[in-house]
Amino acid sequence: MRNDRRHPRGGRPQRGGGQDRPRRDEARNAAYDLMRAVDERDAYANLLMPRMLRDRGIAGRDAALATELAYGTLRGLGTYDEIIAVCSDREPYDIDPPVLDAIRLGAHQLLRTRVPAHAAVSATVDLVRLRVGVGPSRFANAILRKIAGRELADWLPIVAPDPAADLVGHLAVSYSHPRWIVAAFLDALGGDADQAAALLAADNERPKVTLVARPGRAGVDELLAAGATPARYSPHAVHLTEGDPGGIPAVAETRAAVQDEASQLVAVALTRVPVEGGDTRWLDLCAGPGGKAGLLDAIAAHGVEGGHPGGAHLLAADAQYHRARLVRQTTREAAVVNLDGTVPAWRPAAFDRAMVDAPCTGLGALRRRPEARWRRDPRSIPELTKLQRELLASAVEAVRPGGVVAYVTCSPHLEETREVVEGQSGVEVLDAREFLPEVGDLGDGPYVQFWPHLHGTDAMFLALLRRL
Ligand SMILES: C[S@@+](CC[C@H](N)C(=O)[O-])C[C@H]1O[C@@H](n2cnc3c(N)ncnc32)[C@H](O)[C@@H]1O
Repeated sequence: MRNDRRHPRGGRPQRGGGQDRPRRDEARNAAYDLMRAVDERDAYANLLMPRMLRDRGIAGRDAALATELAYGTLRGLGTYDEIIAVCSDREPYDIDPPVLDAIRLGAHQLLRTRVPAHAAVSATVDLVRLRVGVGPSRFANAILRKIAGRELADWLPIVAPDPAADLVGHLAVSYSHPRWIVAAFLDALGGDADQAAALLAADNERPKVTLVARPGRAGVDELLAAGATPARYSPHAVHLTEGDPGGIPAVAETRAAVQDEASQLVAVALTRVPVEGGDTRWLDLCAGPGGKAGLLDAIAAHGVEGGHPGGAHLLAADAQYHRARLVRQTTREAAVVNLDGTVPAWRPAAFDRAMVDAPCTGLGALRRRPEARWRRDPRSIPELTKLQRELLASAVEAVRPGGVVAYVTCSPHLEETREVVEGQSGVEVLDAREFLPEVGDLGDGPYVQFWPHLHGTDAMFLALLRRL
């Protein structure tokens, strides 16, 4: 790794080297290497970590510890950096990044785990000595000892702004999120600080693994028999509390899949809206990698008990070739095309129902990727909202009068949600809550906004529009 090249160990014997090292250090080294890969190579933590653990033969409790340390540190580093700044004569951005990452890892152990303070400090100092050098290890030692002097609850009033003076700053530091994301969440929650705090706290938890049983292909009962537990809302959902989803035959055979419950419900809601006349031609305009298309395709083909009778056919489109290919793997009956949905290849009014699951900031799924919140950029919003408007307009034109469009984002940001929908002409906005009667706490309507802290789902937005 670049870190090793920048700080060559020059053949110096490693203290306690190789096999004598306590097993826990394997976990810390893996967590540290993951953080460096995220920083240096823009690695995705949730993709790299399983591979790294497998390659190094780290399993069981060590694997769980490595994952918890790395993911927890990546999530919490906004808070930890504020504390490090108070304990250091340098600002975090002036600290050599490999040293800073190790100190963050130590801070996480001290402030949010049950690792005894002396072990957290000495293991981190050893890590810095071995991986960076003796001088930096002394620097890390001095900072970590100061951090260890207080509990997190005692640090927060010192480092977080007074909420009365700066609510956004207070929440941003206390719950380790960028300020602009906190501001966007507060706006979407009508300024409710308690709700925002609960949402930010939920973002810091790992989400449950949720599976979808694709109707006509797998049943919830089959998944329950394979060890899953019932989910809360979706008639097609179960939770998997342990084990590899790929080990379940229905998942391996793409009859079932990993899919958040809100992702299932927005697709289900689209299929529940009554339409007069023909109802056989469905469109998914932004289908890749195919989560919602997989469910829509199954409902279109087989129907669901008490819901849509089936007998419809899905056309699934995506602008990216490789994502369109993934849609082909998740669907059975659908036609899949690789095209730009803003330049449609069909005549107007060709469809009865359309799904627009638009590209967005993904602020509703931050809990899924520990580093995601630090990578998102508010400067992407104008370009995204322009594309969202174009895709929604294209979908509205694609359905016939009386047909229905679902506009969906995995973001609660008002510019990506309400403001896009409210700019669309030629439609009646339906009260989307009516089509999800099994779900509570959906707000004042007419839109549906799911929340991690209320529903245990991603913060997915749904608008249902009938073409006039
Ligand atoms: C939020 S993702 C869709 C997720 C998908 N519906 C699912 O449930 O798995 C947005 C998708 O829109 C696609 N996309 C972006 N611009 C597009 C365009 N102009 N036309 C069609 N698809 C587009 C992206 O490639 C991406 O796959």
